[in-house]
Amino acid sequence: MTPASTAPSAALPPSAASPLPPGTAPGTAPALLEVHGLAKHYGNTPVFQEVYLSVGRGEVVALLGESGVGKSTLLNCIAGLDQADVGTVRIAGHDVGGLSEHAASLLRRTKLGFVFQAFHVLPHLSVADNVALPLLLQGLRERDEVEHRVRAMLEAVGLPGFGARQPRQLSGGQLQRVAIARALVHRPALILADEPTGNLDPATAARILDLLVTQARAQNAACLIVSHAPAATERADRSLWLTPEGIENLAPGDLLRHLAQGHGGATPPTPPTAATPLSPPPPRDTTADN
Ligand SMILES: Nc1ncnc2c1ncn2[C@@H]1O[C@H](COP(=O)(O)OP(=O)(O)OP(=O)(O)O)[C@@H](O)[C@H]1O
Repeated sequence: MTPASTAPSAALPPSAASPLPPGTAPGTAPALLEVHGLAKHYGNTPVFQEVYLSVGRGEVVALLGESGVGKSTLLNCIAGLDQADVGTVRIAGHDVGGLSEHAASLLRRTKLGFVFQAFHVLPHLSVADNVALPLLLQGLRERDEVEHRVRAMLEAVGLPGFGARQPRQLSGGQLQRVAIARALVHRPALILADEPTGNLDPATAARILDLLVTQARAQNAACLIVSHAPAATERADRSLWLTPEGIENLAPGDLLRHLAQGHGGATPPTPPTAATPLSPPPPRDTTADN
């Protein structure tokens, strides 16, 4: 990303002698995702600055932070869907900001998988056709091969035999399984997940996070998950906390402290009292794991 003339000066890179900046993957091999000195304003309003972040192949990193601090904006900047003011994003060695529109789109189609809170499963396509989309966009035309990979992916996410179903026939957890299958079917190098469990009940959310993390590791993909769910930090290799000033490494005790202060957009669980009786459990879809 090229520094804009009106933007603040680029953040100085950490000196070679200094310890690794917070957010950096351990190890000496180049990380799959490298974010270097990223800063973003909307108009005159700064969102974040001095973001250094890296994620290695096969590594799962959880990204947390207060509501409105810029987590989704950061994911969009990483994916090249939004433009940072200064700093660079490298994915598998490619400088995302230096790519043409066409090359950036190709990089997204081949190297990236996205999972969103609202699923974004296309309602007029069958489950199988939704999952096949990334393969078709990559130009895979061999029908048997597409069907084989879609079937294998649906089995991997716990939805064998669901290919002919329509999205309206699925529960929220099942829709997110379809979205995960679609995000992974083309074996992306980097998976970006933005609040993937935000619309799910806690038990389903935990199962979906398990699935996403397990599948990402099975494919040796780098995985960056924005999530307020403590379950995400429990499953991640590292957790990071985004602030307007940059990124901090987050230890488990730090998360509890942030939540206790009311930060992070998540509500710590409240024990039931006489005034807040337990509600009955939601009806469960017994036809398939949700
Ligand atoms: N296109 C835009 N134009 C102007 N301001 C924007 C735009 N998109 C986001 N913002 C602002 O940028 C800030 C960061 O938004 P963002 O959605 O990235 O935060 P977030 O940390 O993901 O929030 P949440 O956890 O609530 O989803 C917010 O103050 C938001 O209002």
